[in-house]
Amino acid sequence: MPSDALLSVHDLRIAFDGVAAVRGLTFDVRPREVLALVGESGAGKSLTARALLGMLPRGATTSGTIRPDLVPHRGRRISLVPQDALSALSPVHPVGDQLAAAVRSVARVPRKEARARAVAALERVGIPDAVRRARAYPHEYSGGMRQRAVIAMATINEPDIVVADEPTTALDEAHRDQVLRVLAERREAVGAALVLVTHDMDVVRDHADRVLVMYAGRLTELGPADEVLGRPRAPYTAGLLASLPQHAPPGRRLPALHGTPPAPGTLPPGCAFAPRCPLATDACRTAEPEPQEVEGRLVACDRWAELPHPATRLFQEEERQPV
Ligand SMILES: Nc1ncnc2c1ncn2[C@@H]1O[C@H](COP(=O)(O)OP(=O)(O)OP(=O)(O)O)[C@@H](O)[C@H]1O
Repeated sequence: MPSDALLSVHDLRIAFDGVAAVRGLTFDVRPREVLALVGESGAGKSLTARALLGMLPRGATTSGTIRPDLVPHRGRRISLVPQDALSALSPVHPVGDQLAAAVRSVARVPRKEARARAVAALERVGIPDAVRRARAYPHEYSGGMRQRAVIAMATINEPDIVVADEPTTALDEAHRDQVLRVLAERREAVGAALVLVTHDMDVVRDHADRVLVMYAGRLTELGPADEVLGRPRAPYTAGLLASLPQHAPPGRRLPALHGTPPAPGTLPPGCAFAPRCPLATDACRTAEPEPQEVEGRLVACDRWAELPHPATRLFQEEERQPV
């Protein structure tokens, strides 16, 4: 593992009933970075994120290594901000009590002191009237407030790594930016790395240092976010970017990545993306490409040098015909 890695994942595989959902993923998490995991639904992002915390669903079998093992230190050195805040909070205890209990689970501090830290943590994530709110139950909070309380919980013990799994999916648009801002601010304040699962490329652009693009349980591209988004080297990354509205040239249809990813257990031979890839050749349909170093990043595509610039052109559709 690189000497500065907080966590190194090597050849991670996750399967259900012998069907592989994550297929040999290798990456590291570096101090204080924001590493975004992106890809369409079913790519294996959540499973990968949850594997870091030892929180995989029942029935999952795994192989590979994640070093060091932070699972025994969950809540202290590594913590989770889930999609749905309600799943992270107990409905039967006031929010302040839950935060205070989190403090006392790792440090021998008097109740009163833990309580004061809980209130301060709520204040820091912008919960108004925090003393009173600390006595309220999760169902008395709005969705945005609940998610901010979970961010307070995930950062109160100053972990090395926060894993956020689509932290704003359950929120309306108005609260999304606010929650992401609070998450970014808290992460910065406690000096944690953030592993951020998202399908939103705008979130990657605004918040990530590095991005790991996943497809069908594998690494497609991994590198600095501005470089990967600015000039993707894997056709799949280009397809994801091409589907963003801002890439629709005037008078042209929104370029699109057609089709859907294969479900685990129904993978085509060769590269799993080949059936949707305009650059695929017979060789691509025969052997699955391994990640290779390309200009300081990892790219699992043998055809990367054939990508046009801008790469989103690959998915451009013909001029819209008048009907
Ligand atoms: N509990 C489970 N039992 C069986 N298969 C599962 C289970 N959880 C996940 N999978 C399989 O693993 C695949 C990847 O799941 P994962 O939740 O990691 O995807 P994802 O990339 O996070 O997608 P999304 O953006 O929809 O959350 C799923 O498509 C599914 O086939």
